[in-house]
Amino acid sequence: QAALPNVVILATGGTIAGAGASAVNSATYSAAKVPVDKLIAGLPELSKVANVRGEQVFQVASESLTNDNLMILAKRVSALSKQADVDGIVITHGTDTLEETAYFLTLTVHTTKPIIVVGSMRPGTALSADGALNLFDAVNVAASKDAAGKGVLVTMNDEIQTARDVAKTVNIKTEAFKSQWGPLGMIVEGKNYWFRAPVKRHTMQSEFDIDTITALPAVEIVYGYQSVPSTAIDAFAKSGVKAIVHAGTGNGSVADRIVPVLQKVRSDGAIVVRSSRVPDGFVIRNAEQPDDKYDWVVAHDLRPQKARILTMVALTKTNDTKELQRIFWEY
Ligand SMILES: NC(=O)C[C@H](N)C(=O)O
Repeated sequence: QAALPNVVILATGGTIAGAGASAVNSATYSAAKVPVDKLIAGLPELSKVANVRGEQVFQVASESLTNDNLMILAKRVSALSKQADVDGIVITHGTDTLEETAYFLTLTVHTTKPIIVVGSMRPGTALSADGALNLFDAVNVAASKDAAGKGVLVTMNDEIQTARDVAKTVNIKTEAFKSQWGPLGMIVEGKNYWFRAPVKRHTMQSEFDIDTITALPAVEIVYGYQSVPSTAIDAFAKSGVKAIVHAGTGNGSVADRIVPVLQKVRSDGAIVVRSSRVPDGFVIRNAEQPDDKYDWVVAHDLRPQKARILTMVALTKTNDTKELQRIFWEY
C-alpha cells in the first residue's frame, strides 16, 4: 500500500521465535524455531501499520551469537537503511544479549531511520505471550517519523528504551528490560508517547561506521568477587587479548592481589577497562583505583557487557587511553 511506510523485519531467533510443548510452558521451550514469515503471518495487524517484509538473518538463541554475527547483522542493517524503499528496520532477537546487539548497532550504523530491536520473554505458544505486542510496538515505532534520529531503540513491555541504556534486569518476568535513566517513552495502542531523548552520541553522530569496520578485536570480561584468583586474567592475557573489561565490585573496586596482574596486562600493551558488576550507578575515575597512574579506562555507567562492545568498536580506531576514555564519556 503506497500510503504506508515500508518496514523490514530482520529475524535472528530468540524466544520471540520460540515454541514450547504446551501453553503453560513459559520458561521451558526451544528458542529460535519459528521462521520470520510465520511471525509476520501470525500478526495481521501489522499490515495496517506498514508494508512489512521479513528476512531470516540467523535462527539462534542470543546467548550463542558471536562477533561475526554482529558484523553480518550490522552490515545488513546499514545496507537496508540506505535503500529508498526502506523506512524503518526491526530486528527480532533473543533477550539474553539483546542489549549488546542494540548497543553495537547504535554505535556503528549511520542512519536517521528508526531501527528497533525487539524480543520476548515468553514463546508465542505460551499463555500471555508477550512477543506479539512487542513486535507490533516495534513495527509501529519503526514506521513512525517521530522515532527518526533517536538512535537504536528497544520496545519491550509497552516501553521505548534507548539501546545504550537498556538492560535485561529480570530473567523471568515480561517487565525485564529497564534502564536506570528511564525509558524514552511508551507505546499505547500503536501510538508513541515520548518523554525524553538520548544525549549520548549514536548513529549519525558516531565516529564509528560499520561500513568501514572489517574485524573486531578480542575484548574479554573478568568478574570480581571474594577470593577471585588471577587465573582467568592470566589465560586471557596469554591468548593475546586486546583489552580486558574488569567487572569489579562496588564502584569498580579491584582486589589487592588482582591490581598488579591488571597493571601487568596494561604494561604489556592491552587495555584495562574498569567497570562494575553492580547493575546501576557508575564508576568514577580515580575513585577506588588510581586510573591516571595505572593508565586504565573507566566504563562510566556501562555494564561490563556493554563496556566490552564499546571497547571493541573503539579499538578499531584508537589504542590511545585518553581517546578511549573520551569515547567512554561520549557514547
Ligand atoms: N527470552 C529469550 O529470548 C531468551 C533466549 N535464551 C535468547 O536470548 O535467545
